[in-house]
Amino acid sequence: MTPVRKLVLLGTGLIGGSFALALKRVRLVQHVVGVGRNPDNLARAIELNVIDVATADAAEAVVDADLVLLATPVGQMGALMQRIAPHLAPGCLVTDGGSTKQDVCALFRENLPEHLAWCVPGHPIAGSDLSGAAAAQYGLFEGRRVVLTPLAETDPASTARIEALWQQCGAVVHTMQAAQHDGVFAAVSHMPHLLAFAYMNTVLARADADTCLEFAASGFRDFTRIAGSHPDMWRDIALANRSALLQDLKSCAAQLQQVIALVEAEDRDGMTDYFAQASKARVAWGNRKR
Ligand SMILES: NC(=O)c1ccc[n+]([C@@H]2O[C@H](COP(=O)([O-])OP(=O)(O)OC[C@H]3O[C@@H](n4cnc5c(N)ncnc54)[C@H](O)[C@@H]3O)[C@@H](O)[C@H]2O)c1
Ligand SMILES: O=C(O)C(=O)C[C@]1(C(=O)O)C=C[C@@H](O)C=C1
Repeated sequence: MTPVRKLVLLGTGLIGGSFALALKRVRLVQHVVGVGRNPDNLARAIELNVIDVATADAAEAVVDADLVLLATPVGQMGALMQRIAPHLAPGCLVTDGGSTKQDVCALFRENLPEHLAWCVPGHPIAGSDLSGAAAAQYGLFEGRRVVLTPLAETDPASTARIEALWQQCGAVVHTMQAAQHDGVFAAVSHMPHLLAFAYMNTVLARADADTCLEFAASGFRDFTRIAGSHPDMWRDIALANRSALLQDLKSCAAQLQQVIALVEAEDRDGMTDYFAQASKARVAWGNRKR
């Protein structure tokens, strides 16, 4: 497979950095330029060999690039696309790792209308609550899924090239419509993050919050790990996937009302049935994933 000559990361954090490391490991990239706004983060990225060169200037960085990965919070991507548009060589592939896809597809159309044949929107379904270049890991995408949502204008050869690169990072690639993607990930990624933030704030609102946190153990840890995720990233996701997310949050509020009613009524059988349905489905999911 032909290596990438010059990869530019627009956003040098967990996702961009892990993509660069994975391609470096299989010797499929010759030169990695990291673009960012935080000099300490970029210096750390060079130190950790995540990138070879750092700059704050996205436009200068993409000159002569053959692959650009947008890996900032999704709310930053439009301005970055606009900035790089005049400087992209024809044929330079532009992809992204954003967690929402309808908004990013619209941004590609709006900002890179002459370049769409080489634009491949994507989303690696792997990550963590950590952020920044220091959080980048070699094996992050190993055995994980990546969803691509190519545009009608995307050249199938561009999609095939991005798919092959993700496969070389160890990922299993799926293709989906952007609207379906956003619906699915509202339910299984975006909603649980917002619930974790809400739950955490519920505990913090108690007068004895410090004591609660002092005694919190593994149940709390498992439920709240993702509440430590980056607030800017999740604000942008909530705004971008607002309508699907609101639908799911409202269904969840209805479920909570149902739990409240069962507890208020001391409905033993109702509770057992309600909890058993969830427990059975969660155990089956865990077994399938093992
Ligand atoms: N964290 C996850 O679990 C995860 C998983 C899959 C996809 N994603 C998506 O990947 C993208 C990146 O997330 P991450 O976890 O790598 O975040 P991160 O915070 O680790 O990295 C993002 C980097 O972008 C930089 N940045 C922000 N605005 C910028 C701008 N205008 N110009 C240049 N650099 C800028 C930040 O300083 C930071 O270093 C997001 O769109 C997110 O939705 C995240
Ligand atoms: O492991 C985590 O901390 C994650 O939140 C990863 C996770 C997810 O919800 O599964 C978060 C956002 C992404 O867009 C993809 C993956």
